[in-house]
Amino acid sequence: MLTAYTADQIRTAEQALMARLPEGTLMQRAAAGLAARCAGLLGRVYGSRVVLLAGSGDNGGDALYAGVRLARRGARVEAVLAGSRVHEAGLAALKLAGGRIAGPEAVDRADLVVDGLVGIGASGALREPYATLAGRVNRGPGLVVAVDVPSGVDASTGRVAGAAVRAHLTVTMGACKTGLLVDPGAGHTGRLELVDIGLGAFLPDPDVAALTGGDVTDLLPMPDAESDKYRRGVVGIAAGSQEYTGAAVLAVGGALRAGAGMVRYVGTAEPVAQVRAHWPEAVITQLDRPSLDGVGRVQAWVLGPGLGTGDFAHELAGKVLASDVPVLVDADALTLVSRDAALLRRSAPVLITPHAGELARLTRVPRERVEAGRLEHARRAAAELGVTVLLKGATTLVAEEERPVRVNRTGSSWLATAGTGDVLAGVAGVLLAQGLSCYDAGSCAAYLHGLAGGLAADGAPLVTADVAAAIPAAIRSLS
Ligand SMILES: NC(=O)C1=CN([C@@H]2O[C@H](COP(=O)(O)OP(=O)(O)OC[C@H]3O[C@@H](n4cnc5c(N)ncnc54)[C@H](O)[C@@H]3O)[C@@H](O)[C@H]2O)[C@@H](O)CC1
Ligand SMILES: Nc1ncnc2c1ncn2[C@@H]1O[C@H](COP(=O)(O)OP(=O)(O)O)[C@@H](O)[C@H]1O
Ligand SMILES: [K+]
Repeated sequence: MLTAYTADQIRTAEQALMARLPEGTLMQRAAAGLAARCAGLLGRVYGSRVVLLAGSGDNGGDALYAGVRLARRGARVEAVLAGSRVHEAGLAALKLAGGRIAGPEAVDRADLVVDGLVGIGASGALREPYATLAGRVNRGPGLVVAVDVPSGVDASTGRVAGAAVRAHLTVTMGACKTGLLVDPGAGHTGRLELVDIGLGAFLPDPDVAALTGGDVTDLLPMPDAESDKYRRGVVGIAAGSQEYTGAAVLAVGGALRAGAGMVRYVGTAEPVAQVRAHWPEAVITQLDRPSLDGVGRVQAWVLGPGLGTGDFAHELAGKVLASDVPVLVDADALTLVSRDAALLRRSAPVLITPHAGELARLTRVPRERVEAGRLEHARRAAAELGVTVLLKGATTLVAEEERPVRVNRTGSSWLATAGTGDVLAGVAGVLLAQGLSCYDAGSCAAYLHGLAGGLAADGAPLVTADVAAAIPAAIRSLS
């Protein structure tokens, strides 16, 4: 599990650790790790042009001391002093090692820029001259290494309120910061590397966490000699309509590929014909009226992909949500519950799977505010609605009250194509039917779906059916 923390949590832990160590020890550990990562990225240090952007705090100190180490290995190091103050001891050490002070134009000729403008001490949008410098770095020719956090990204939330450095590599000190995992900050972070400065024992429970392949392996139910189709998880899928038949096919496909013991599909004539044609394995009930009579027992429901939002869909949603098993609420069903909040009043678990626009509609907040503050809005919706929220996006979040928000780090931008969310709903629905909690089912499904998306795309466009088809390969790749 990769765990991450807010700036306040990190600062408290650092203070506890610092109290036991001689002054300056942590900064030297940070600088040594940073210099080693910079050298690794450069390949050849000797003769390379390294530009340090030094802000007025300890983030600038880290950059200056890393510059000392690179200068000693033969790099031509220049420091742009951006703040009203500078870490004096760091600057003196850099000068002794042969480093020089330069103007902002040094950025335009750098092989590597070290962003030490601000770290966890930042507040609000970058002020000048930092904001202009960040833009210059992003346009410049050099590789960009962010110290601790890309400047302009809020370390605690991932918010980006104005200009912000876009790093190729972020070298973070002691423990990962929440803002490096959550968008839009995650999109500025590049590759992420952690320098161990001895903080581990002083860290509290994490603010957010990301599953690794090993975690998913441990959580994923696997069949054994005792298994039969009922114990492998029977998932009900209420999806599709005359207009949207494909959503039903994709959701059923996601569920079958993720290892359902049985998929019971319910829908009207048109999607039934399509599901039957694509998936002979599915057990199908054709509905002439919105009723679940005679459908048979399921252990969880997936409700909503392509379902429509008319009276028929509304009544069917009411029947599904009146059941006593976990329900995943997606797509059109999110529209239905945003119109009729009473639908969500049930005691069995609910996992909602909105994208930012759907969450905005559900919580009556403008979409831009959800996009800018994804963590806050996912958490708030989970608390206010009393459900587990899986907020889709480039980095999907799974929020549940009183638990660290799970952040998904697998995926591919090629997943941004119609219908991939329907596959995700099917995958998560099976995991719910197999007995995983909403929190684990949502985060494991997002992990597998992202992995499958990467395998299906392999650097080129995918069609959504490929994502479902790649789910078994994603599961196989875990072991
Ligand atoms: N405290 C410690 O033990 C350690 C700290 N480390 C480094 O120290 C950093 C934190 O250092 P500081 O607490 O000095 O804080 P920072 O260096 O992150 O920033 C503080 C400075 O930035 C200015 N500033 C804040 N917001 C700004 C904005 N929006 N625009 C422009 N200027 C702004 C402030 O006026 C202040 O001078 C960490 O991110 C990490 O890089 C590491 O060396 C590891 C050990
Ligand atoms: N830029 C992106 N990078 C990675 N994954 C993405 C990106 N955009 C969307 N996704 C993923 O693709 C899926 C899209 O789902 P959704 O928005 O419900 O679309 P649809 O309703 O067409 O199925 C989600 O799993 C989401 O996390
Ligand atoms: K920084």
